[in-house]
Amino acid sequence: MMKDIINIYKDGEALSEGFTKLLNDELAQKERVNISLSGGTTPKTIFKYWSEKCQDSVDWRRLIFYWGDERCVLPGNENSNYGMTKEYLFNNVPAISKRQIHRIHGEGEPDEEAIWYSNILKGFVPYENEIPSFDIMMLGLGDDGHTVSIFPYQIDLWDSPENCVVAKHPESGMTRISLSGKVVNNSHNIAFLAMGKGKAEKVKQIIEQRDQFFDKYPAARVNPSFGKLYWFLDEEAASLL
Ligand SMILES: O=C1O[C@H](COP(=O)(O)O)[C@@H](O)[C@H](O)[C@H]1O
Repeated sequence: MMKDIINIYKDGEALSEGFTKLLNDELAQKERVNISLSGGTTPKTIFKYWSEKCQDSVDWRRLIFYWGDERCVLPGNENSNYGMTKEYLFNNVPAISKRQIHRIHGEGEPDEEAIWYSNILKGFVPYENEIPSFDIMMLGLGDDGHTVSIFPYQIDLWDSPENCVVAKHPESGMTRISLSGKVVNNSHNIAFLAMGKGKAEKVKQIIEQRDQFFDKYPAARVNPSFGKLYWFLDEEAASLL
């Protein structure tokens, strides 16, 4: 049975420090580390921390960056996950070069882009079990139980045979491109990152009653095929555990 590794921190800075340790542990073991980034509020805190505190304590040149999901907007749009990462991380860490960044083109035609990104994964990310396998998969947890860009009302996309799928946000109708569940679950280290009271109920339901919510929340389907599942939580997000 899967055993979650739960880390609880007093605030965003301590959480960022804890996650950086996981990153550095992977860098200590591997020549290159393929990391899939997420969008959302907690990664923003981590990217800011990396820019301000980790210029010299992480070997940035050995990281290759990908995304778990992207919103179908221009890269300069305020909703772009790539745009957020550029603003909070890439613009501030000169050691990261363009060659290390494989972004999802939110400005592209979504169906074509999903196929194109799947081919990017085929070309650059090592395969295990005939599926791309990331060293680190950063995951956000939406207040509605979504993760990557697979939302509860489209939960069947999680089981797509494709590496990448096209999804839609239930309220805004914004088109998204997302990794599918088989790619998420095929990672070596999967890390849910969540901060704030708004996440507390879903954190509790997913950690303590995952099976009951399997049909309801895509986040409850995160279940590593062979890797480890970490939670990086602040005290508020962990307050109901
Ligand atoms: O829509 C998204 O939201 C989730 C969670 O974001 P948060 O702001 O509620 O923490 C994120 O994982 C995903 O990448 C993003 O596109």
